[in-house]
Amino acid sequence: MKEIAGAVLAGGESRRFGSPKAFAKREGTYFFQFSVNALRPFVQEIYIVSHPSLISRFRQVTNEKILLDEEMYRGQGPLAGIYTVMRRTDAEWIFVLPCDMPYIRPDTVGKMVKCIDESFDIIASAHFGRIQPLVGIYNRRTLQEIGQLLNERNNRMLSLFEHCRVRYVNEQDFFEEECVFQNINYRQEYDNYMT
Ligand SMILES: Nc1nc2c(ncn2[C@@H]2O[C@H](COP(=O)(O)OP(=O)(O)OP(=O)(O)O)[C@@H](O)[C@H]2O)c(=O)[nH]1
Ligand SMILES: [Mg+2]
Repeated sequence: MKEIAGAVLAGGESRRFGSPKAFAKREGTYFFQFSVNALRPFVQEIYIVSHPSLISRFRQVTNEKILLDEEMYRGQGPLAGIYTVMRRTDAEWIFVLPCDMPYIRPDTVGKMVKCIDESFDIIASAHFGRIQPLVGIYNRRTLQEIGQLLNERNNRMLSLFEHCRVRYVNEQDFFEEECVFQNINYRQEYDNYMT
């Protein structure tokens, strides 16, 4: 198996949530930590990619490597985070997770990793009919295309998918409970799922 790096995307503004989602908690554990823990057994290195206002907060609570989105693309969303990690690592594959999926678990990451196929550029979850670009494994050969989209100010993950060979994995590849892919955008969702 080629080398895999883990990327936890935490550079969003949490506007809908109202406070930084990475630091919301489920059963006493920060949301971002669930993503870190899920990646840990399967990757050789982990990067949290965030923005300047959260750096000191991360440093207080974790020893993981923390990156800032490359300045030129700051504010351009998840693609900017993936780009930043790809520029930093020379791992062949980057396993991307968001920082707001508090039911994600190592088992899910392990099953996704088993689906890595060199004849594809991206392996992405499409469980339950929902494409989840942020639960995906990106080959570093997508770097150039990502850079081009960001230069064009096209920040859509799905634009990248249109230009790449994507292997979508779903419940036929492996079963997963639906809640595993639940991300939290609104305080109301937090209240529904967490309490
Ligand atoms: N590194 C990086 N991560 C991002 C960026 N924008 C969003 N993300 C992350 O991508 C994931 C999904 O994004 P959203 O669900 O939209 O989260 P968000 O942007 O913080 O929240 P909203 O402001 O409500 O859209 C979250 O883990 C975000 O932290 C970005 O510009 N850079
Ligand atoms: Mg957003």
